[in-house]
Amino acid sequence: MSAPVEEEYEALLQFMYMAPIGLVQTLADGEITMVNPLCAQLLMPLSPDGQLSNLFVALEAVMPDLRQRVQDFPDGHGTVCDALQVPIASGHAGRRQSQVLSLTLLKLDAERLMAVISDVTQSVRRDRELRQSQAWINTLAIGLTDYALVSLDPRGCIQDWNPSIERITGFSAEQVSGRSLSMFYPGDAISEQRVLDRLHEADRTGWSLDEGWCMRADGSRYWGSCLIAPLHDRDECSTQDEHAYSLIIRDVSDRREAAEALLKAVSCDHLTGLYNRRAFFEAAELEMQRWARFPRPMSLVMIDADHFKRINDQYGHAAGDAVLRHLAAGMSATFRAMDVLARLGGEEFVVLLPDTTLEGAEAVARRFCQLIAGQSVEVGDQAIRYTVSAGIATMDEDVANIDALMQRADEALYAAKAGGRNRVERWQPESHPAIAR
Ligand SMILES: Nc1nc2c(ncn2[C@@H]2O[C@H](COP(=O)(O)OP(=O)(O)OP(=O)(O)O)[C@@H](O)[C@H]2O)c(=O)[nH]1
Repeated sequence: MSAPVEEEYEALLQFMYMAPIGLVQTLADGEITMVNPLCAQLLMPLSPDGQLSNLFVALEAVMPDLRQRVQDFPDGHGTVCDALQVPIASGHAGRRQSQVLSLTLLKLDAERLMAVISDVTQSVRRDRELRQSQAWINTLAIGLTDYALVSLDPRGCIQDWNPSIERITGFSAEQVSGRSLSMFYPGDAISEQRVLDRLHEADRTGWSLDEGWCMRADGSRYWGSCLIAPLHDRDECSTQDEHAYSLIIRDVSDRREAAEALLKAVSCDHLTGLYNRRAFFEAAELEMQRWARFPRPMSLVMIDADHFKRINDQYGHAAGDAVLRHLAAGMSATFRAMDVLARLGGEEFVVLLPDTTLEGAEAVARRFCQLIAGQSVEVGDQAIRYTVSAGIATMDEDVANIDALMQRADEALYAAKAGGRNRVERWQPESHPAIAR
């Protein structure tokens, strides 16, 4: 060998010696001609005779067919086996935990073999643990019967779900695919904008939890707890399209029922079934908080029956009560499920309309006035006709709280009464400079 070649050979030997993976070179019959220390360390405990002279003998207990594989290998050179995982039985050679070696065997030529051996126990264990966790999660997801697990795309549309979706919501997999999560709510109870607000809230705080009436495919209602959580941090995602959320819907009607009876007793107006004053202020406070987080148009309508004293005087108090019930039923039929309807007392009613402009509120209030004016209330053999007036105000940054908004709507209602009743008036800033600030 010439000097440079000899030097190169020396460098190669040194590399093989120091390499951080196990390397062993053998003859075709497995006789070891070179083995680096790491490989010796891995093979020695396997060797039946405590010697390390033949690779096939050393691996006999764990890979009895290795010699045959080499003999059967048809080509002059090539890969006999590639990253083959070789489990070493637990307890073998005093080991307490099972170990896994990775073996790559190369046929260099007719005479020589080269094996690369490494200990992959940790990565195999991690991989197994990962797969096991995945299997557990899948089992849980399939086995959970009172939760519907749904994944949502960045717009809140349904991408994936667990089989409980049908049991809880009554919707089949085909019916929910690609639809907005608002489909789980009754009618117009949640707007698409509110869906996006909830996703943004989940992004900001890590989750968004809401309880409320949900609707099954057959139209029946249940009290649902809906938790939305982002599947990744925003900055983990490279594109907007990859961002996704998980939604967990749980039917908590049972829990709700007991609380509901109590809540109804304290929050419902006994005559009309609408929210009472106290419940209105609680619900309105929540809407005001939402408005502070996501300022969107929000309006309020104050409604008052016209000349109601005359109805009482003419037809009696019971007839007056029937008129109030009729008025409340008309409100329920006219306004949306997401609006907050209440009787504040006497013949005075209020509606808070989230996601609604002044113009939108005015249109629906006018429709309501016309509905009432066009109907009569049958009490005994009497057909009582009556009208209502309404005042409207909308939320802006100058409105400090719900009382201030109600005061504006009240002033507009006063204007409607002064203007002849059976009409709708908006709050006018110029005519109320003190509140316009
Ligand atoms: N039947 C009945 N009457 C009520 C109830 N609560 C308040 N009232 C009556 O509602 C009437 C309200 O009269 P007013 O406040 O003078 O108003 P109005 O007659 O409607 O006149 P305008 O509002 O100016 O059109 C009073 O006579 C109250 O006694 C109730 O629960 N049932």
